[in-house]
Amino acid sequence: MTRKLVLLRHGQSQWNLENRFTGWVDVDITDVGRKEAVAAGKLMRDEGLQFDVAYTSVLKRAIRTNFTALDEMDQMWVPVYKSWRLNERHYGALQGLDKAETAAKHGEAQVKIWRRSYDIPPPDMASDDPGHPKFDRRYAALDEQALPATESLATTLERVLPYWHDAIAPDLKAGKTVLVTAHGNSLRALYKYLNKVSQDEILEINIPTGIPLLFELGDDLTVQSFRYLGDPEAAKKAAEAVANQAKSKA
Ligand SMILES: O=C(O)[C@@H](CO)OP(=O)(O)O
Repeated sequence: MTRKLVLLRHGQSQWNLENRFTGWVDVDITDVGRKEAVAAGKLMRDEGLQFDVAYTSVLKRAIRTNFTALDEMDQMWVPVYKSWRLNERHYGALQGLDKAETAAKHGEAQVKIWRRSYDIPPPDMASDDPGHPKFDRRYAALDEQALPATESLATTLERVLPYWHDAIAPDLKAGKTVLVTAHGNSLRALYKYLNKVSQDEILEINIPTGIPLLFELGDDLTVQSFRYLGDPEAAKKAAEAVANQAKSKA
């Protein structure tokens, strides 16, 4: 039996628009982002997808995108589970900074390492920074040690994977069709795991906003196929635009 999984990155957020590092900051989607979420819902509806369950993060850009896409599909009744484990990668001290200005200051090569290397995290957020997750009520039930002050893709994958194994994979194995609406880097982590992408190759993988990525999986959840819904050229161009966000304008 073929199982279906869709990975959907949230629609354009206010800080995507402003080209700022976002991470765990709870920024909403823009009007363009809402339109992208509606368009994602249309693509999934046209594909005939009937979800049994949806998963998202505890950040409103993903929550609203998930809700909007399911609304467009007339599948708002689908159970939705939220977990901090699907949050964006924590961007440490870079959160809030302009990506192009950061590249002008530290060099594009350094910023590419912070953005896309597998295991080199950006500098830590200060522990007394009011934006630190330990001061945020939504994480109050978690052990403070589990709360990151920065994350690499590797440590993001380490916290995404237990949720994959405990919640998402069992649903897929039970034959459910699953939607995961999350973030550029938490989805890159899942993409790396599912497609067994090497640490070097993952550097060049970028996930565009609001374009559903449909995986067909075998019984043991090995990937049989995967593709972006809609125009493949549009998805390719949108992924390239993400890669270019941290080009210095200087
Ligand atoms: O700012 C962020 O949190 C992410 C996703 O928007 O950015 P990047 O693509 O630079 O990793």
